[in-house]
Amino acid sequence: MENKVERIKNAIRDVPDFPKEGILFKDITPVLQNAELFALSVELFADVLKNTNIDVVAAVESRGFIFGAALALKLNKGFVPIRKPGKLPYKTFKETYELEYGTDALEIHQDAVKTGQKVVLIDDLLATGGTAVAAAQLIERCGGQIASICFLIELTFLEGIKKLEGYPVQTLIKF
Ligand SMILES: O=P(O)(O)OC[C@H]1O[C@H](OP(=O)(O)OP(=O)(O)O)[C@H](O)[C@@H]1O
Ligand SMILES: Nc1ncnc2[nH]cnc12
Repeated sequence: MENKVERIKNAIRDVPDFPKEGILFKDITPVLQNAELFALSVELFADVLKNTNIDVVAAVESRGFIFGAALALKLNKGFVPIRKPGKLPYKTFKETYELEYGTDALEIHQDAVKTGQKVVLIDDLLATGGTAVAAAQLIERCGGQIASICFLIELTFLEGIKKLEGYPVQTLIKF
């Protein structure tokens, strides 16, 4: 497990001043373009969730979809997309939130999660935590229970984990 984490961590590329001056962007594309590392990262998610009872996997557009959809297939679960506004065609719930580099909003289909379903929420990265809180609230508004919130990367200095107090959170790679 340690070795897997280190191998993926070493492949994540730092891009200074993207998308704004002062932001050190953690670029996961080198992980994705390497078949072995991409598979390892999905395995890491599956490893930390092996004792968690899950009905469905949810993930946040757009980088979260990459890992969330792959994990859903691996676990043989359905997939729920949480999207940026105006993208989902049916009736939605909406939550607005703040980002490390701006504000945004997310939507979920009102019937995406059934009452009482246990949902694992996946995203690539935890920064300030605003995205994850909004996504978790959307799942709860549908009647779902958060079984776990999992991130490939946590930017610990931003302390986003504090916003997620009360939720079971697992982060695989810390910077
Ligand atoms: O913890 P937070 O401060 O809320 O930030 C984390 C979010 O920011 C990034 O997404 P972004 O909104 O940049 O969208 P993208 O996945 O479409 O690139 C990342 O993929 C997380 O979803
Ligand atoms: N520093 C960062 N790198 C990559 N994605 C991010 N999302 C929010 N902050 C980020």
